[in-house]
Amino acid sequence: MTSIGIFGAAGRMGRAIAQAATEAGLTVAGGTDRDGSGELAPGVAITNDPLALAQAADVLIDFSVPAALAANLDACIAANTPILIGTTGLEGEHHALIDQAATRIPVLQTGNTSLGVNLLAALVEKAAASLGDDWDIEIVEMHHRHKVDAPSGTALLLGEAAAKGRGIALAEHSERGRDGITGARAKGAIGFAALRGGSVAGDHQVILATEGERIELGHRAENRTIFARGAIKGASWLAGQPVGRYDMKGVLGL
Ligand SMILES: NC(=O)C1=CN([C@@H]2O[C@H](COP(=O)(O)OP(=O)(O)OC[C@H]3O[C@@H](n4cnc5c(N)ncnc54)[C@H](OP(=O)(O)O)[C@@H]3O)[C@@H](O)[C@H]2O)C=CC1
Ligand SMILES: O=C(O)C1=N[C@H](C(=O)O)C[C@H](O)C1
Repeated sequence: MTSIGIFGAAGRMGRAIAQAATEAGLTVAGGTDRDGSGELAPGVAITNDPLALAQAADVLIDFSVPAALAANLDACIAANTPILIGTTGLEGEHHALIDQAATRIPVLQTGNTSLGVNLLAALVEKAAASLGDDWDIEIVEMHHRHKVDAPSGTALLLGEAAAKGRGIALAEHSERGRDGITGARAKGAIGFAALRGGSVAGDHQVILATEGERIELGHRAENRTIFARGAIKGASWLAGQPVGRYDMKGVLGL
């Protein structure tokens, strides 16, 4: 039976993942948190020792904070344990660390573990590939009031899909946080807008707009269970993969 370890175990997602693992019949080896105290379930300890957890589990799931990523990756490399990373707010330096780790162990990184969002990304890629750059692409997301990063990891994932479809680099064409006299929209830009409020689990909309018509493709998460179940499915799949970097497409057969 696969044994799962959870980095960020006491958080909203950490607890949802522990529950989904138990429902799927998997063992939860334990978890880490910033403080490293308490229990995830009766007899399942939360510590602040990523190496001990990586040694105790068959596969790790990280839904914590970007600042914890380097130590979590080091622990997984030292223990030779695969890791699924769902933490968002990652910068270029974090992706470089993930690329390095993926030369030593299996690593799956994704801004969204749900089937629906990953299918949406495939649809967005297809739409962007089919339409010229006289179609403006805008990505709007809304999340709960506690979310600390923007744009969401999912919005960036969808932006990457749109850029791939269009054959461009997202970093060179993204427009974030318009305010004041911004000037007219740059042709070929991919725009992002982030809303925060209440308890929204995760809403994403990709708008493709041209003169006289627009297409809207979207996804609404009604709760965190879809992310937690997707993380369990992804981690179970990853435990059987060779060294390398993966996303959810292989897991979901997309
Ligand atoms: N990929 C996906 O499908 C999804 C990704 N996410 C992402 O997952 C992440 C977590 O989200 P959520 O659970 O809502 O956030 P929470 O703030 O509820 O949980 C994050 C947890 O990480 C803990 N933490 C902080 N520092 C460390 C550390 N050094 N080691 C281990 N744990 C640490 C925090 O502890 P403390 O509170 O004490 O600081 C907290 O318990 C976010 O980046 C979010 O965007 C969320 C949903 C789906
Ligand atoms: O912080 C969240 O809650 C979520 N984060 C992920 C993101 O940044 O896209 C995934 C999901 O939308 C929920």
